[in-house]
Amino acid sequence: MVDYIVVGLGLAGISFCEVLEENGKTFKVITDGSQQASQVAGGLYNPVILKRFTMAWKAKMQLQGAKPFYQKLEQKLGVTLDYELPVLRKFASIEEQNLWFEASDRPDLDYFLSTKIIPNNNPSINAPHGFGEVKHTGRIDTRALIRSYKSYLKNSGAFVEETFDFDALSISSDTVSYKDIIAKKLVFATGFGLKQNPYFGYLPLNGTKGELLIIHAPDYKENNVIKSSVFTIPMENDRYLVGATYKWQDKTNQPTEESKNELLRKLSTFLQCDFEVVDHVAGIRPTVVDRRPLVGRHPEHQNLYVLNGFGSRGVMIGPYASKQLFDFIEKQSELDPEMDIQRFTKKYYSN
Ligand SMILES: Cc1cc2nc3c(=O)[nH]c(=O)nc-3n(C[C@H](O)[C@H](O)[C@H](O)COP(=O)(O)OP(=O)(O)OC[C@H]3O[C@@H](n4cnc5c(N)ncnc54)[C@H](O)[C@@H]3O)c2cc1C
Repeated sequence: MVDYIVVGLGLAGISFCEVLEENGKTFKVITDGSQQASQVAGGLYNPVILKRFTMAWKAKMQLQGAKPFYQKLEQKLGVTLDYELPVLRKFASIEEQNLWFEASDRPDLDYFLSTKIIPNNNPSINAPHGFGEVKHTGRIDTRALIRSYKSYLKNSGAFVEETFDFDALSISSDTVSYKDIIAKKLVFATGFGLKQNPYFGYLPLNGTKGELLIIHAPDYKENNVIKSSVFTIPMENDRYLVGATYKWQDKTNQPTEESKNELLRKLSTFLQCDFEVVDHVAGIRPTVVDRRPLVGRHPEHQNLYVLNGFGSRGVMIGPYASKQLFDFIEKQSELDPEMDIQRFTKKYYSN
């Protein structure tokens, strides 16, 4: 008998496992490779929406919790995960510079937006109007995180690699059993895989496909994240992530020629040096109709829970939403109503 079964090992599953461990709870994780959002993510943590120069939802508070969360994981797993990198937002015009200055005066944004215009001194970039700098930002190496976390769980005997078989689940009033595992509670953290879930499939998860390129560009020599029509994010060995696309129809994890061309076209508007594409990846972001996470207890089954809907900000939302869910289950705290799935209970009964 364990306290929890956690289904899914992306950013949601990992952050929930961490809260469980911190609180001395036992658990088993069941996961497959059917969804890959966390695996392919750019991993950026940036609280500012750079299209409109506004703060993302509760982002400052989430970031304050996320930083120590990933630092602790680095120590526990013995890997580097957090690469602190400023984001330089390329200005398209003088008007945009002015909008930036206005924004940098607003509460909260003033902590993140530098009031200096950074002139471009990289000959590989075309940016005549310079950049605005976002501070306290960076990148989590999500691929390294998943790889290390998997082997950590394997070593502790808590890892089961398989597609969750709903026919093998039975639910009673105070336990759930799945094959030979008996647990007090079960949390589904399956990203876009939630669509196939007979218990939580009623939730309005849309899914937005994203694709990224990895390029090798030895002459680029850029240590900051550059945000123009696409991001370039520095990695090791002169490689950079370039992304991402947003597509609402295609729900597969297959990279497409169309998105590759779109990314290359956008990249060519500011990158002026030679480069080679060395990889191309795709995944489905678990996006929700009202752009808020999906967290909470099943309307009828008291021991089934969901942790999902992190959209395009899983790195920052994961630690926050996981702690909220744990405190809700174990300490009877109220869930943040904006992410509580109770807002869709009517939908469950009308289905
Ligand atoms: C191209 C791209 C770029 C992104 N860039 C960023 C970024 O820079 N910063 C940021 O914060 N976020 C970014 N995101 C968003 C981020 O990736 C997501 O918010 C986050 O990864 C969602 O995590 P998750 O654990 O909910 O889902 P997932 O990562 O999809 O994980 C779900 C897990 O559940 C497993 N699973 C699903 N169904 C089953 C089943 N039936 N049985 C067993 N296992 C199952 C899956 O295989 C997977 O392991 C990006 C996403 C994409 C696609």
